[in-house]
Amino acid sequence: MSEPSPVKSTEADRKAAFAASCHLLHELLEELSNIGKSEEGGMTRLLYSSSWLKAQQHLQHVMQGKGLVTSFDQSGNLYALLEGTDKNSRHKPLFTGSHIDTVISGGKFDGALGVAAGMVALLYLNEVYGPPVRSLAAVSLCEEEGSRFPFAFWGSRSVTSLSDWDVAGDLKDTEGVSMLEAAEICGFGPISSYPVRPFEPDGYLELHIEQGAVLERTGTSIGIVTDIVGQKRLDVMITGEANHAGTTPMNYRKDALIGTTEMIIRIHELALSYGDPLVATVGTMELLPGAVNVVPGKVIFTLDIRHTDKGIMNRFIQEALLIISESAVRNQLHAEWQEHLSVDPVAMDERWIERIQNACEVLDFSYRKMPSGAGHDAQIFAEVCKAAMIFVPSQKGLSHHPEEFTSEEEINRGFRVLVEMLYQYGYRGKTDE
Ligand SMILES: NC(=O)NC(NC(N)=O)C(=O)[O-]
Ligand SMILES: [Zn+2]
Ligand SMILES: [Zn+2]
Repeated sequence: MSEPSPVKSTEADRKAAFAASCHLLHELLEELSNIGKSEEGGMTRLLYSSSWLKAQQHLQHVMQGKGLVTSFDQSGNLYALLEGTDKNSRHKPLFTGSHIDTVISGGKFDGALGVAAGMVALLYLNEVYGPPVRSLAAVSLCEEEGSRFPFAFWGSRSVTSLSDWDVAGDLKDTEGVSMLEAAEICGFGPISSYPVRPFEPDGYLELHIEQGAVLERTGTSIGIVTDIVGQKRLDVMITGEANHAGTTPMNYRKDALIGTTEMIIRIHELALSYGDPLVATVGTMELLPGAVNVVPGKVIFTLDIRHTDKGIMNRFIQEALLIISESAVRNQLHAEWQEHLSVDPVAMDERWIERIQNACEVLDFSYRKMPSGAGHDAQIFAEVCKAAMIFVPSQKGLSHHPEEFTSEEEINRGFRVLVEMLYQYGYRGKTDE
């Protein structure tokens, strides 16, 4: 396949266009950071909330205004398509993007960076080189975090046909609103006129902040993700007996919190004994009835467990559940649990890893290959197509935090690598065969 002749043919033209694209990228990130600003700092854009919808509509408006063809699917994933001259690739573009939802009081870059960078990259390529040979689609995935409904990766799972409304529609948020109801309020869902999925991914490429401190501490600009950890999330419910805090002597009690505390300490020690990269976190806890003068009768907590090796992760979970059962019996409590997320560890595509590495070398950007301890949409796509990720440094390793920060220079480097990868795929007709 011959290389198309550039629309902007001089190096100086291309440089100027790239600088303008970086400017647009930072502008878009700034605009997104003003959508869903929370009082506690940072931003909150939970799936199918008004701020979430506003962000998706804003992106659609900007991309349409700049000439990209946009569309939504039933789940609320937004696509901006740069159609290739090869007709066969029109329904099977290479996807690039990330997620538009955030955690509560999240930062400016988690998800938003990959979404904005993907869209601006397509605009840049179109301006400089004209239409590609193979189609490219920037995607703003509706949900990754699982912060409103107990169903992380809904956006990527629905695009890849790994899930659907029958599985996810009835799940409820903490207010009792179902995912289907919430989607319909925003104009999505199976009764909307949007397609289930307009495209199938030929591959998936995601630019994301590292969310850890390795790149910063090692003075490295680009992280090339090799593997993404597997993850399990459980809700654990411990039941004892609520009773009067003044009239129930200590040894008459069935205090659900005391047994829970013992479990958590023992699970923490077990995690330490496994060593890196095993991590186990109790991130939320609810005490019921929750009053100063009542012995806690019930405790509900979440457990998040991750490892790059599925076998080790599963062994740890079995041991953790044994601890929960034993501690419950010893403390005269009843224990129940429910798993609400289970994703396997996955490897990123080796050929893409190699190409990203080559691009870093040519561009003279420092890089390192590294696993991701955070979950990403790329791990869902990896189940159906080739997937790869490019990381940029996170200042102080902070993420899921209002002070999440990456400098413009570091973002521009990541964006440069992303653009190069999309160019190689779309314009040079490089194939994996
Ligand atoms: N990149 C992320 O912050 N991902 C988070 N969300 C999911 N769904 O994994 C996480 O690691 O908990
Ligand atoms: Zn996140
Ligand atoms: Zn993210």
